[in-house]
Amino acid sequence: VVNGEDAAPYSWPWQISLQYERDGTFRHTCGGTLITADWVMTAAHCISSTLTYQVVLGEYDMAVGEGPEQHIPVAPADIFVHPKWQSSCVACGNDIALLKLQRPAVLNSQVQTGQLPAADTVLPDGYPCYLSGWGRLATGGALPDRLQQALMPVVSYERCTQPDWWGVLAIRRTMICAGGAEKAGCNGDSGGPLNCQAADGHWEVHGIASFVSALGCNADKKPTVFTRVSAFEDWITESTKKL
Ligand SMILES: CC(C)C[C@H](NC(=O)C(F)(F)F)C(=O)N[N@@+](C)(CC(=O)Nc1ccc(C(C)C)cc1)Cc1ccccc1
Repeated sequence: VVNGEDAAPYSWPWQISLQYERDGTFRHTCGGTLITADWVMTAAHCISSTLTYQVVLGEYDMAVGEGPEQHIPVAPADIFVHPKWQSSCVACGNDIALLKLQRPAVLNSQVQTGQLPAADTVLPDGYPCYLSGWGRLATGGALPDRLQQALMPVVSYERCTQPDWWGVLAIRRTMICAGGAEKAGCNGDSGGPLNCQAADGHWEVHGIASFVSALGCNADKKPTVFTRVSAFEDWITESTKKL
């Protein structure tokens, strides 16, 4: 997260760290959201069929074993990438994947499920949301130890598809743009949640961090682009109920 701040510990208790194994140790690669005790939602582009993954819940400072962490493996057969995802066409959208945990997470004050919005909800321009994640603190910059967050207002489809913004070829109605030239997601935030507070005060996960400009994470008129969760509720429900 570029130009964010340390989140309060465990203030986004549905935030997970997706980690893959290399040389005998697991490394953070993406964020994600716990949506039921045994299902995690992340970005399809985070998944490589050749890697072994685990999900870490109850994480805050990656450099310190603080106690609430739960490390749960994910079997390759339990990873479901959206059938319409094309890694050769990020602009086509469908950057969403579901992972079934090998055992259910223990839910407590540091580990909670995130709520999904009502199907087809589209937030208005300027609606205040927060991105959370352990991605780079600047383009090509360092990775943080502690979970970061940044207030990133929604940018409407009409504004985000302007030719000097992302334009109509990069943005679909199944995406959400949010943030601006100052605050942005960056490598490592992929798959993580865009957290937006409903009128009655509860939080909902409206987006899954998908892409930023290759010219720089926080580039002018290139807000961070998220998969719009409310456009995939049927697939999520059918996938998590079926199994
Ligand atoms: C599959 C990619 C798109 C996922 C990756 N996503 C992220 O970093 C995220 F924002 F989600 F945290 C990304 O944007 N990767 N980049 C490599 C940029 C990238 O690939 N961006 C991009 C943008 C648009 C498109 C399509 C829509 C034209 C494809 C790729 C990050 C980057 C940013 C600045 C400097 C160096 C690297």
